[in-house]
Amino acid sequence: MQAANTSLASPQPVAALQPAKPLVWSIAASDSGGGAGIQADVLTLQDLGCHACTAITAITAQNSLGVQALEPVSNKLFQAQLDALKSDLPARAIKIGLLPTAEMIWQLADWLQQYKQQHQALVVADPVLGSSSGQHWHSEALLDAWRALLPHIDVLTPNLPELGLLSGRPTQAIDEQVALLQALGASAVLVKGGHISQIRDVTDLLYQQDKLVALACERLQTPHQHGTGCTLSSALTALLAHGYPLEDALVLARAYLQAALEQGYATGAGPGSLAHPGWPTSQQYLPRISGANWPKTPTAPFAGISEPLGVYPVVDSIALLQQLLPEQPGCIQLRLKQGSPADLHAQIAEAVMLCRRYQVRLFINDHWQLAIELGAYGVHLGQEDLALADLTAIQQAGLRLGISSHGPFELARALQLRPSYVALGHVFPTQTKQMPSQPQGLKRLALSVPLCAGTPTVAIGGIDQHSFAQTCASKVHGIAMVSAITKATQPAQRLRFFNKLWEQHYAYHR
Ligand SMILES: Cc1ncc(COP(=O)(O)OP(=O)(O)O)c(N)n1
Ligand SMILES: Cc1nc(C(=O)O)sc1CCOP(=O)(O)O
Repeated sequence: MQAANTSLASPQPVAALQPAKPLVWSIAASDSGGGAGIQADVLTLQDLGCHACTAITAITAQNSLGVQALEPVSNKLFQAQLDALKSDLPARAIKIGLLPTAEMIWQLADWLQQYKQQHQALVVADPVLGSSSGQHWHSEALLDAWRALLPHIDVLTPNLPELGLLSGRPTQAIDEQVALLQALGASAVLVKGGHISQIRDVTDLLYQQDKLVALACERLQTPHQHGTGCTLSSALTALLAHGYPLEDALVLARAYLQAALEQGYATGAGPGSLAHPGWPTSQQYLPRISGANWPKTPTAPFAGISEPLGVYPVVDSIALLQQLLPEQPGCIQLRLKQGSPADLHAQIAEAVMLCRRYQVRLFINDHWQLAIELGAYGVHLGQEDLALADLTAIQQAGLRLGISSHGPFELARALQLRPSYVALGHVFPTQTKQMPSQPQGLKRLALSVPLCAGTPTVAIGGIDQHSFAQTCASKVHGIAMVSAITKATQPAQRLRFFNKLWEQHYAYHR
């Protein structure tokens, strides 16, 4: 007999399709009040462009005033949810929240161990051991089970009380408690600072192996904070699922949380819920970052740049500078990677003299002392160069400062220093330099530009005649190029071509 409906008889092989959005699972409990748990996770994951799948661990009866009841789902139903997702909707990243029983945590540890052998998925776990309204649901058995889960977790996000419970040493220093969890197999640990209420800022501490960075945001005086931990951890999971490296994902997640808190709203008679404010686009929400080897911000901003930087050739010789200056680039950079002190002095002195003659703004890469001494227009420094430079001397000499960045974390750090411009790189793969990071692509470039509002931006890395127009469309203030100009058979002619393109596109995209 013939099948009546052929599409039903032979379904498409779904696994062969690439999902349009990253699939992210939330393994957490339902909050009937809609402010935390699975409900906060789904709203956050969707707000940040992911498809949210869920495995519900427990159902709570709660409202804005507190939790009235909590009942775990059966281990069988929990398993069935995980297996259903695994067979058809594999996760790019997984967020774990409230796990109500020790037995369920052991079950999840076994399940995750197998899952991670077959699939690449990052796991973020927010160890919910109590509610903001005062209830707690932890026992020694449950804490032991959480400790056994640690090796399967890529990022653990405890607040201070949760860290104390998990470490079992709440009176020890935070570093020591984190070390205890790392000895049990935890990888990255984000210790959230929200519970230290007497301090003006909320400072979160990210521990990765031997590296510690602190991210501080202003403490917002809002009662509407129900679901803060769930929102931060699910935002972090969403951004990891989009492929951002951990520090970048955290900076964006923290900015998301800050906006979510600022726009929080009342629901019932108790603390209200967080908003879901969309992709972070505003500099005001970015955290202030500190850590080893990071310079202090000079007391005043660096000198500003009024005219757009435009087409920005980066050259390594006076000969190229001489060829290009008659074409009047928006600015130019001399990037000398070798030479004796006398040689560098002579070349930079000549570059300053030539650029003055042609009235082109000259940036000097790395050699900031010579740039000050010889009166260049500005200096360009990479992030690792900043700790070695005297930023106050550059600022007080009136030189402009451009800083490299390669993602939201470096961008937030660079913006803290109030530079004259930030470089956003590398947009495309480049042959000119070995890059430790991945190319950002046009989409991330376009998402970074609004975060810099008020600070000019320069795109760099792999930009050529094929990608120039699309790069302009991201509304950057300048486009830096090395090989597309310097390796052209006629560099001056190629620059003339880019200058014309810039004029067309810059006028169009403003
Ligand atoms: C405009 C612009 N952007 C980025 C860089 C790279 O500078 P840096 O990170 O210091 O790396 P090196 O140039 O030293 O390899 C740049 N030079 N110009
Ligand atoms: C020097 C440099 N810095 C980069 C950064 O991303 O910081 S990319 C880069 C090389 C740019 O060369 P090209 O235009 O030939 O790709």
